[in-house]
Amino acid sequence: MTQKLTVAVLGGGSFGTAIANIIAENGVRTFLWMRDSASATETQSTRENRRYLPGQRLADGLEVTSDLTRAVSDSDLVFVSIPSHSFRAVTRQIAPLLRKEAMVISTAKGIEPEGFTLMSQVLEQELPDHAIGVLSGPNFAKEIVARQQTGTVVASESEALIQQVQSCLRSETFRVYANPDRYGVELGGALKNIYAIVCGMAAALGAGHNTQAMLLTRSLAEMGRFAAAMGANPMTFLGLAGVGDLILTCTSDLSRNYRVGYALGQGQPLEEVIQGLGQVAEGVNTLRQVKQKADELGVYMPLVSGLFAVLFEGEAIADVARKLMLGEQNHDVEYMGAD
Ligand SMILES: NC(=O)c1ccc[n+]([C@@H]2O[C@H](COP(=O)([O-])OP(=O)(O)OC[C@H]3O[C@@H](n4cnc5c(N)ncnc54)[C@H](O)[C@@H]3O)[C@@H](O)[C@H]2O)c1
Ligand SMILES: O=P(O)(O)OC[C@H](O)CO
Repeated sequence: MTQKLTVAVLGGGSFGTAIANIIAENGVRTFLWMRDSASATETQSTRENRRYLPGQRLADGLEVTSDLTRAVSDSDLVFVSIPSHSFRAVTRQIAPLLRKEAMVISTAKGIEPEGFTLMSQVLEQELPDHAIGVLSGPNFAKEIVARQQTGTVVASESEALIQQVQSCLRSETFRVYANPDRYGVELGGALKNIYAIVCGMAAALGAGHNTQAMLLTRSLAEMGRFAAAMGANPMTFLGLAGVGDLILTCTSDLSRNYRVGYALGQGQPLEEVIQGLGQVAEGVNTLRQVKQKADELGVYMPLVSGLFAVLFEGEAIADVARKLMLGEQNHDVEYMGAD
């Protein structure tokens, strides 16, 4: 544990609050920044994030603030836990406030439409003089704060960043593995959200264990194919930030993306489902970006195409499922790279 570090976590949703809490529990000086001052004041005084993590008492040392300058200007490490739709805007706000040596880590699992940009690439563009990294893995915020034993991955080209992140986050219940493949770790975290929607939808339609196992495995094959076409290392997807996170989100209704799929499978319209969720489900936008990129690159992604047809082209789930099963026979092979 590092006593001398100062850390800021930006974004007072479920994940930002969960990781800020671990770091503060480790005795590190920690700020949690929320843009809404009433929520920040309430969370600071009640020691509870009532909207996102109700019932969880936050570490005494955690300072919750809506003052962005106070949160980041003294910080050695800054975690950006803002959904992808607003990630760049917040990154721009902090650029002039950061210490020269500050290192910045994304925890967001989404893709910006312009240029198929992952969030650490946004950091790279907006903060070119800072070391940057990614934190990703099978990590439900709710289970982290409930002290369920959890593993995650920090990925960066900077060894110093990896060590600082490990040292401020590691605890008896939170293990932080290092991986040098930032792009692969980040891509895995974004892609799995699409398949969580598919699996939630299948569950709503009564899918059994055979179907679930097939979907999970074929999802991983698609992810690997896409990774290879994007120049990433598909082997990274065999780790926590790939198959680990895929299993987690495709099998649990703690996942917002899975819940979106489940509600769609029950026949609710997409807009209604998203409005009712009240939290971010990155998979819907990621689906749009990945479908477009797969079409551009000519990557065979039947689950992505099928989900896109259901969500945005008005196809019935049963028709898509039938087509997926009958597929083209020349695709009925199973080895990485060939299928
Ligand atoms: N919840 C999890 O278990 C979990 C785990 C790992 C990663 N993630 C990823 O972390 C990111 C954040 O997820 P979350 O679960 O905390 O989301 P959330 O929906 O719980 O909260 C999002 C937070 O971001 C804030 N926000 C949105 N736009 C903002 C803006 N323009 N300026 C300032 N704040 C803004 C909201 O006010 C809210 O506090 C997502 O990309 C998600 O995929 C979530
Ligand atoms: O609730 P979801 O679907 O955004 O998933 C949360 C995390 O990404 C799980 O690792």
